[in-house]
Amino acid sequence: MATQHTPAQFPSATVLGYPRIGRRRELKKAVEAYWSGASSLAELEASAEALQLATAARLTELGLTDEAAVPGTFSFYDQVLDTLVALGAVPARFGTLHDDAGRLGLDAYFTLARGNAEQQPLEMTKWFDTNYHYLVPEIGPETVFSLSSERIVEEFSLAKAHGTVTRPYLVGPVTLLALSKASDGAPAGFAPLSRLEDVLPVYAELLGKLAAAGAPWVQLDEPALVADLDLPGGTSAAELGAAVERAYAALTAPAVGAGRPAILLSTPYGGLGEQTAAVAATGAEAVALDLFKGQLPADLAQFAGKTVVAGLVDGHNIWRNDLAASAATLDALREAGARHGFAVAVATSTSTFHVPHDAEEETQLDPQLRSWLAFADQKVREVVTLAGHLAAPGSQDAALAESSRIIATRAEAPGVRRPEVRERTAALTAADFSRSEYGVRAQAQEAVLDLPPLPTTTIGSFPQTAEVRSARARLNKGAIDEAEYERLMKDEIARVIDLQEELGFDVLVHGEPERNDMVQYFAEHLDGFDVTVHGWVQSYGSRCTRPSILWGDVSRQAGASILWGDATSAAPITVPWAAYAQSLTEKPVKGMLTGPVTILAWSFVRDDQPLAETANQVALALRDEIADLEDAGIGIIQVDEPALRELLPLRAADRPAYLDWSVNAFRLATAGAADATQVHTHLCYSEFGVIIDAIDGLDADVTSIEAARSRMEVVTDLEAHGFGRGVGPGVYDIHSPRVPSQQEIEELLARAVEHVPARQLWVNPDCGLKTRGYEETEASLRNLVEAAKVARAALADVSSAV
Ligand code: MET
Ligand SMILES: [Zn+2]
Repeated sequence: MATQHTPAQFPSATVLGYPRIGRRRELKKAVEAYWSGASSLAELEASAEALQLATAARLTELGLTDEAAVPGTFSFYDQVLDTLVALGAVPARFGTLHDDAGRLGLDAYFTLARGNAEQQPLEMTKWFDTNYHYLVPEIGPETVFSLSSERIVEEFSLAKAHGTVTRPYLVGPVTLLALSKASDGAPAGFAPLSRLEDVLPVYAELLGKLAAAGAPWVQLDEPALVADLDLPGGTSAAELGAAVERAYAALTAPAVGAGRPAILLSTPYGGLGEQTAAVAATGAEAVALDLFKGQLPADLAQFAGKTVVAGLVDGHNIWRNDLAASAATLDALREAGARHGFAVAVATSTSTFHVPHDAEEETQLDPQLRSWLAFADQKVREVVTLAGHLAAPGSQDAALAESSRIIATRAEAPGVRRPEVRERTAALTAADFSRSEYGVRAQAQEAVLDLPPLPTTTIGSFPQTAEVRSARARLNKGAIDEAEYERLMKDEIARVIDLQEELGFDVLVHGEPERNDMVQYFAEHLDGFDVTVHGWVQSYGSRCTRPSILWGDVSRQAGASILWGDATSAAPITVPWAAYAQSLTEKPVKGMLTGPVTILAWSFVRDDQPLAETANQVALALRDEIADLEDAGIGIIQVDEPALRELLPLRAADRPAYLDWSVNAFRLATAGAADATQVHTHLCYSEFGVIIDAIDGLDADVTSIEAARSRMEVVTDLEAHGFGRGVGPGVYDIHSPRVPSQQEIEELLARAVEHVPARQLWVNPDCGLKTRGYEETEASLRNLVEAAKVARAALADVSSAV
């Protein structure tokens, strides 16, 4: 008998990850109870264990029965944080978080995620092209790597003791470092990836422990390989490829079984492109390819000796898989595998934690719509069916045919393709996307608006008080009627208007109390959308969102379901609230809409037509709303596009086309506005340089952006670019309860004035105030208005001295 240990076969069907927040958000509740002191660490651990075991049982029940088919993707907060804590890579600024035994416990873990009295938490950034945010490791020459948590080994052993052999998950070493930023103390130009050789021994040690605990497989996730990233230290794509080679040469050196588990190298979120060869050349026993977004590599011979895990079922959106098409790809792969000597297995393209648990729970949805959906549990069944086909062609033909039949019903179903919507988009001409020249508009606006220099405003939402949220909950439960709800919201609007008058703002807002969420609110008032009841997905940490489903042609609803709706014609959505607010004040009230790109980015969007087409439909609905706002006497309208950057494709080659349609959709929404109507937009992220041309292309009269946290860095980008229209770089970081002092805001404004002509500048916070409390908000806004007055006086002195 051969003494060499051959790796266990890769499971025939798997998912790359599964939602970890729980079907009823059990983890959110458990973690938040612990944070608030309402429960003990032991109680939190017990809830987490119960959740892990329930997940393993559920996945097994759904058909992931092979050894290592159930992914070990539980996390208390974030998978990047899990990996970084295992490696012990605590930034020096936190001091000592390790205990005497050199371990990082859960409290240390949460400190990194949430900060403490002295230290800001690790920064949060979007995970690839998703709406999930991970915590950014800070790596420098000083970072010490040492195995500091064996939680993933313990999680493996827990599941094993209860009968499930899972496949533990780690963010791979190349991706971990590629997504890191240089620590505060690192020299200029430092590349975190230069520490690769120092993290590998810790990964190797951890893999050794997993093997010793009996894990046949481990999953190392390397999505950095599918993106053209702008890496710190100027690391090139070629260097990334070389890093993969070095990393996996080291990690696969020990014998499988004795020194390490077999390795699944997963590459979700897109095609590998030029990194395909580097991945194929590694000694990883299995490679997961995203075949939903990416193409089947032309040269399959390079995978000889491995298992190719075909990521055919989309982990990132909610539509039922075209099983017949996937089966055809599997047939081609099976044939190639026989020729070239590789095995084939089936998986989702990405982890399924981007989608909710179970479409079958959405019993309020139209059954036909529900039949088109596949949430995480349905996706598990899909991969199992496809694996059945792979093993025995023909055995799943009934299921394949059923999937084709159901998908075909989408094209014909009422509401999916509506002639009146399609005629409008088909008739669009270039003129529909352009307003008059900015100079002409600026003059017309000046004539009606009469604003001081450095006008003050906010981004839209005011704190959502417990009373406001409870009013909405009571309306939904039927405990109060719409008239009562309307009265409560109007009270809140009146309070917000009074407060802004008292503080001395120049352009007021109504405060958005009626909006549960800036996208869902519109989804609830547009045809073509539905909302879910249990469809929560993790956004970051314990925060979840419930994306709406955009399945059909979009237009404003006839007879809006709540308030002021007239039952026959397409009803305005925001006009009554804005008009009411305007009736209370002489100052201009800014109307507030969410832009087409953001509505798409934060919803699950139909996949049966190009995004550009869908975006234009949403844009036309917003255009109608803007016309109604103008008719109601609203002279300033803000169209928020905070997600413009988020949908930017991972591959540079795909970016121009995206920027073209996304910018055009915004222009289509806003170009119907009269010259004298001032159009604002709001974006909230600070890496502004990346898409500044696109922001310029939006052609908004005023753009507000996040700038406080980066201490106004963005004004140099604006200056370099020669940005010529109004701009409000934020002077108040609303992500923390901290109250910025008047002096600090004065300093930020002084810095802004040095780089951007004062006549273009606006004074505003970084973003909406929805998540803040009233007390800190009032104090901060007071300082903001007073600082603007001082800055204004300074400008007047300069001009009178000239
Ligand atoms: C995430 S951007 C938020 C913009 C919105 N108008 C608000 O103030 O809340
Ligand atoms: Zn914002």
